[in-house]
Amino acid sequence: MATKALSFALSFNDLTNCFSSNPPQAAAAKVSVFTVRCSSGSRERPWKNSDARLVLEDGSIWSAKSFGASGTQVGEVVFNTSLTGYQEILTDPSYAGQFVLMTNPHIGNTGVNFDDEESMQCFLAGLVIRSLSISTSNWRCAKALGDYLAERNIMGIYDVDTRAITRRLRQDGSLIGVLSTDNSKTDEQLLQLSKSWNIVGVDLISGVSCKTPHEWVDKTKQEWEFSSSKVHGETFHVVAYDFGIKHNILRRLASYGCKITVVPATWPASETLKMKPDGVLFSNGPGDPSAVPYAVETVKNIIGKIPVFGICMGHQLLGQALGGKTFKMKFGHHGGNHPVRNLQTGHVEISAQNHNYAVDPATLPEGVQVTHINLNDGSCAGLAFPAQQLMSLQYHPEASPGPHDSDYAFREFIELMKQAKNRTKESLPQLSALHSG
Ligand SMILES: NC(=O)CC[C@H](N)C(=O)O
Repeated sequence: MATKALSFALSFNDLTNCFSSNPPQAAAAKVSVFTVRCSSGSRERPWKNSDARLVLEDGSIWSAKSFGASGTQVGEVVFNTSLTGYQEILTDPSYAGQFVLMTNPHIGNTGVNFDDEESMQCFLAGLVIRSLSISTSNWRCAKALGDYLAERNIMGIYDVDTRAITRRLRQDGSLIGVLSTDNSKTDEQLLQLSKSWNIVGVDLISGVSCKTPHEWVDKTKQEWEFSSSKVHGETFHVVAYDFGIKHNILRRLASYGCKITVVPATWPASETLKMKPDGVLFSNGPGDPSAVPYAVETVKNIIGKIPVFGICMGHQLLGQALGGKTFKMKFGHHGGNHPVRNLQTGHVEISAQNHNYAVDPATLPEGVQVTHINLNDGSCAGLAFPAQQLMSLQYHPEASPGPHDSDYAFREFIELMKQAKNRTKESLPQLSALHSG
C-alpha cells in the first residue's frame, strides 16, 4: 500500500541549522524531519552487507547491495548522465535489455509518483547506483524506489563504484553484465553467462510494442505546460508507430492539437495509408535497428507519401529505409545534458538522449540533409529530406526527463503536415478542372 507523501518545506535556515552550531537537542529534532518517510523498502539501510554481484564480460566483479527484486539478470550496461528524472528513465521502453547505471551518485530521494511514468511497465534489465537515499522527500512521492522496483520485478544495486564502471565503459565501450543475488552461482558461471549473451541483432521491439491499435488523448497537464506555441484550431491525424513509444511523445503531439492513433510495430503500411492520416510518427524503441527489417520495410512503404517524423529508433529506421547504414557506437549517448547544434538555425540545444546506435550520414542518398549534430562527438543527430516531407531526430524532443529546448520539433512536424494539407487542397480544384475539361 502506498504511503501518502508528507509535504513540507525546508528553508535554507532549516538546512543550515541542522548541521551548524545549534545545541545538540535542537539539531536532533530537526534531523528527524529527514527520516520521517523511511519506508519498508529502505528499512535495513544503511547497515546491510553486500549481497549482490555485478559481473562484467571483461572479467571484473563488483560487489554491491541489492534492492528491488532479487535473482539473476543479464543485460548491457549503459551509463546515464541525467541529474534528475530516474522514474522516467526506468519506464523508458528503449532501455529493454540494458542495465542503467546512473552517474548522479544519489538516487531515490524523491521516491516515485503517479505522473512520471513513460510507459505502463519497466522494461530495463536493472538499475545500478552509487547511493540509495535512505528517505524520500517530495510532495508528489507515493512510494519508495525500492518498493516500486520490487513490485515490477526489477533488480537494483547500490554501494557500487559507479564512477569506476563509467570510466571503464568510456574507455572500453559498452559491456554485457550479469547481476545476481544468487550465492549458489559461482563468479565463473556468471562470467560465462555474460559472455554467451548478445544484444546485437536481437529484435527487442516486439517485446515492448502494444498489441492492438488505440487512440491517445492525454495532453501535457496544464500546470506542467511550458510551450507558448498556440494551437490554431486545426487538428491533424497522426498515426504513431509504437516501437516502444514514450508517453511524453504522445502527450506533446496531443498538446499541439493532434488526434493520435497508436499502432503496433507490425502494423502494415497499407493499413496506415488506408487511414489517410496527415502524418506518421516513428517512435523511439530498444535495441538494434538492423534487427527489425520488417519495421524498415514498413517505413519504406510510407515515406514519400505523407509527412513523417522519426524519433531515435524511428530516426534510425528512416536512415535505413532511405538506403543508409546504422552502426553501434562505442558507448552511446544517455542523459539529459547532451549539446546538439541545429545546423539550420545555428542554435545549440541541450538535449535528452538515449541511444547506442547512430546513422552514418555518408551512406545516405543525395538530397538528405543532416540538420543536427551532436557536439560531443560530431555524430548525426537529425535529418531532413524535404522532397519526401521527412524529418527525424536521433534524440528526444519530448525530454522526460530533460530540458525542453527541442520541443519546437513537434511544431515543425505540425508545419510539415499543414503544408502538405494545403498543397493537397490547392491541387484538388486543378485536378477536378482537368477531369471536367
Ligand atoms: N531511444 C531509442 O529509440 C533507442 C534507439 C536504439 N535502440 C539505440 O539504442 O540506438
